[in-house]
Amino acid sequence: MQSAVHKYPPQPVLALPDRQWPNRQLTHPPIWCSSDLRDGNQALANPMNGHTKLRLFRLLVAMGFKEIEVAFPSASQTDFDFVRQLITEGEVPDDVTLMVITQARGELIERTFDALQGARRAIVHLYNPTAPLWRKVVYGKDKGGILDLAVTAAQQIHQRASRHPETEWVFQYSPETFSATEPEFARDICNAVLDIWQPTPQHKAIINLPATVELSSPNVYADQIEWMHRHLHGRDSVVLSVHPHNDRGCAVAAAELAQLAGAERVEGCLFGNGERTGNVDLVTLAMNLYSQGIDPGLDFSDIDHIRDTVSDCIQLLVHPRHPYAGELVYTAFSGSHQDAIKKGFAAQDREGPWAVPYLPIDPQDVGRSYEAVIRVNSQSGKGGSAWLLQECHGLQLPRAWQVEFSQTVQQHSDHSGVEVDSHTLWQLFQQQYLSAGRFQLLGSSPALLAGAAGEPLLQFQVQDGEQPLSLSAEGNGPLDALVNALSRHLDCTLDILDFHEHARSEGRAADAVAFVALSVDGQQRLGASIHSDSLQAALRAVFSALNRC
Ligand SMILES: CC(=O)SCCNC(=O)CCNC(=O)[C@H](O)C(C)(C)COP(=O)(O)OP(=O)(O)OC[C@H]1O[C@@H](n2cnc3c(N)ncnc32)[C@H](O)[C@@H]1OP(=O)(O)O
Ligand SMILES: CC(C)C(=O)C(=O)O
Repeated sequence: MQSAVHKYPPQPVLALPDRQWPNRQLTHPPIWCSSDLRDGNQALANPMNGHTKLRLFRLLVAMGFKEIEVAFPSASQTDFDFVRQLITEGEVPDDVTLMVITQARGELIERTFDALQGARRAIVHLYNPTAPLWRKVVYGKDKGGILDLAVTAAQQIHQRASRHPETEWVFQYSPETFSATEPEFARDICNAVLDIWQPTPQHKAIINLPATVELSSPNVYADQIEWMHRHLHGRDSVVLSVHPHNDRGCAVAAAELAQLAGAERVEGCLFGNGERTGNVDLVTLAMNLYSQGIDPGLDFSDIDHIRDTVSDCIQLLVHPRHPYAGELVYTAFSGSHQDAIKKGFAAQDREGPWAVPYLPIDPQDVGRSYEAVIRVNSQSGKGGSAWLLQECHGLQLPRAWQVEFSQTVQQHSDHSGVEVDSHTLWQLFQQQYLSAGRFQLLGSSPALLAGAAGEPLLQFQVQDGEQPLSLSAEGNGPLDALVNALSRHLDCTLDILDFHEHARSEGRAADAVAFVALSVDGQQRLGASIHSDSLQAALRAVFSALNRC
């Protein structure tokens, strides 16, 4: 195949050698503007109906958005009616401002104002493309013609708004295709619009600078924003806003650098819905701030609900690996990650800063449980199965048991080729340590008899294969006595090498779990047992080990 790369000239780069943004840090959230119901909606094969739009609007309000672009009222009756519904049915809380968009066309502007009648406060968003390609190919106009288009529409908006002083009007202008526009022309057209609107520091206008199509790396966009930030008329009367798209996959970075460069407001959509590769993803942007200790002012405490509602409304899935919200983003399958996460959870100071390896935020902050943090397959190590047994079954496997049991799990998952869920893990554990074998403890004497050496003498009722036996032996405790009795019966050397016991977990406090490492003629055997009585659990763990010879 012959390369067609010559078709793509590089984008021009703005010279800004004294740029300030690289030395800055984000310290506070931007003003968020959700465009889910407009830019997100216009990108759907089946645009939302009024009912679905209302559902999404309510979600956005509940999340804490204060500026919501709700419609392109002149585009369709559905959009027009939706704006009317929000206003007439009192759906808009006092601290939330509706925004609607219009092209720079007289009849569309009229219709837009009709839709907004009776609004308490509204942002009227005017846009027209400004880049050379659009000027030439789409409009057949020179710079002067495009400037006239914007100025005429800005005047009409100003006049129409002045007829309705009952509404608090905010004007927004977007030089669509800004990032592909010569900076001087972008500056001139924005300043011409501002000169008509005459905003003040008390009553600002919004200048929104879109990367309508993302054409270059985020640093180039940041330079463009910083340049405009320096060159706008009456900067303190302007809210500088950005609207990045994600064609190169860098919209989040572009929005972040643009804020360093002077942007105070960001427009985007939840989970990055929008034209082509989407708008900037407001969830990622906001959660990026959160993960740096900056409150984004948006509520993500039930991120799955947000994801599922959005998915349902726009009929698009959110990828399982989507930052912060994907089904799998707090889950580790791989052994070394699981090991580190497990240790991290154990070391995490409840009051201290979050410091769990591989987990940039605490999943519980977004309403996720710890259960799904670790899942087990053939890529997993001992920490993974140990974690699941602990979380789902209340077992705290000591290290040697973790090592041994993980081999069983590894063999199983290698063979099955699929994930091992906690139920299967539990079955494997039962098969390995808890299932019946040659030896079984039927009972032990509760009364301690004095032996010849003055040590307590214990009696045990034992099943050895088909044969029931009564064994007795002295020992410095019940375990020692049992091992002595079994050594004598089997004529071999038995020693307890290691012993652990714990209550199973809070909810099942009655159950004790015992782990015994037994040396059988010098060979180590690991056993485990669960019983409501802790002594019985310990004694049965010896039989579990013996049965594994
Ligand atoms: C980057 C963005 O997201 S911008 C927002 C884009 N969103 C949408 O387009 C969704 C809603 N839009 C619509 O439903 C339709 O475009 C409508 C109803 C608003 C208008 O429909 P139509 O009148 O049929 O016009 P159409 O959409 O084909 O627009 C093309 C005409 O509008 C002009 N136009 C397009 N955008 C603008 C603008 N912002 N300002 C002024 N004129 C514009 C074009 O130059 C063209 O003019 P021409 O007919 O003289 O060649
Ligand atoms: C109208 C503008 C803000 C827009 O949606 C874009 O350029 O993508």
